[in-house]
Amino acid sequence: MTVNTQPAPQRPDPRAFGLPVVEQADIPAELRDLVARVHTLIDVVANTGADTDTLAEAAATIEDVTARLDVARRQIGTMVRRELDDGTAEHGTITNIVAGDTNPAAPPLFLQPTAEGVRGEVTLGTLYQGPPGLVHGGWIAALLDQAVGTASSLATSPGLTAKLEVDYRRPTPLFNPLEITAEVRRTERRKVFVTGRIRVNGEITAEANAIMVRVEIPA
Ligand SMILES: CCCCCCCC/C=C\CCCCCCCC(=O)SCCNC(=O)CCNC(=O)[C@H](O)C(C)(C)COP(=O)(O)OP(=O)(O)OC[C@H]1O[C@@H](n2cnc3c(N)ncnc32)[C@H](O)[C@@H]1OP(=O)(O)O
Repeated sequence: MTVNTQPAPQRPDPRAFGLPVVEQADIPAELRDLVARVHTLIDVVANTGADTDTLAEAAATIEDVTARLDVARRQIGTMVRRELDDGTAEHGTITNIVAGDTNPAAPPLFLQPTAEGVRGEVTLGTLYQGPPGLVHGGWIAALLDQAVGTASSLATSPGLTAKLEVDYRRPTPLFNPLEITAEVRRTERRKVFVTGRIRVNGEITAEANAIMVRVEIPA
């Protein structure tokens, strides 16, 4: 594996771009609990067969709760700083649809650095269903995009996905632990070539080859 063939530029501080940063440890336990409960709620709503009275009552309750929570919204682009297992740290958007700490729609996928790149595990239910019993192909791409983006960011510096090519090799099942890995293959100026994989029981179900383009940090 060839990484960092050029010196990695300084990790940017999101605050220099006007983005607020929240420490992961400072996210209140009450908010984490709420996010987890709403995640379960979304799943239950998506699958409920409750009677119409119960549905109407639940809708009114949720309308009320929504109004009470819809105060003091966070600035768009708010970042969270996470301490990683190897003692380093990363920044991610706090509502990131794949990994955001406060996003109840996120699975969420938490990735950690490894000797090769990054690795994480997630099990998806029917919220992420495409074909019957299978993960939606767009969500497979989303998981891989997050993995290649994080691997690239940690090995070099943050960037945007310029290209993401996904090979869907086997159906990716719901309700099975998915192992997601990504590793940087090489870098060329601002381009970072990254491979990502999803495995189920050790078998590759999807594989991505991506080009991340590192964001230019103004001097
Ligand atoms: C703000 C700072 C704060 C930092 C905070 C940390 C951030 C978070 C960190 C970590 C989390 C990681 C988790 C995230 C994961 C999810 C990632 C996503 O979903 S990203 C959203 C989807 N992607 C887009 O919306 C991109 C849209 N495209 C663009 O904006 C531009 O096209 C961009 C930036 C990719 C390149 O534009 P140019 O103007 O900067 O640069 P040019 O000169 O065009 O390209 C640079 C090199 O890349 C090649 N290139 C560009 N596009 C290519 C392509 N499609 N295929 C092949 N090569 C391409 C070019 O040929 C050039 O190569 P040559 O160096 O000259 O050899």
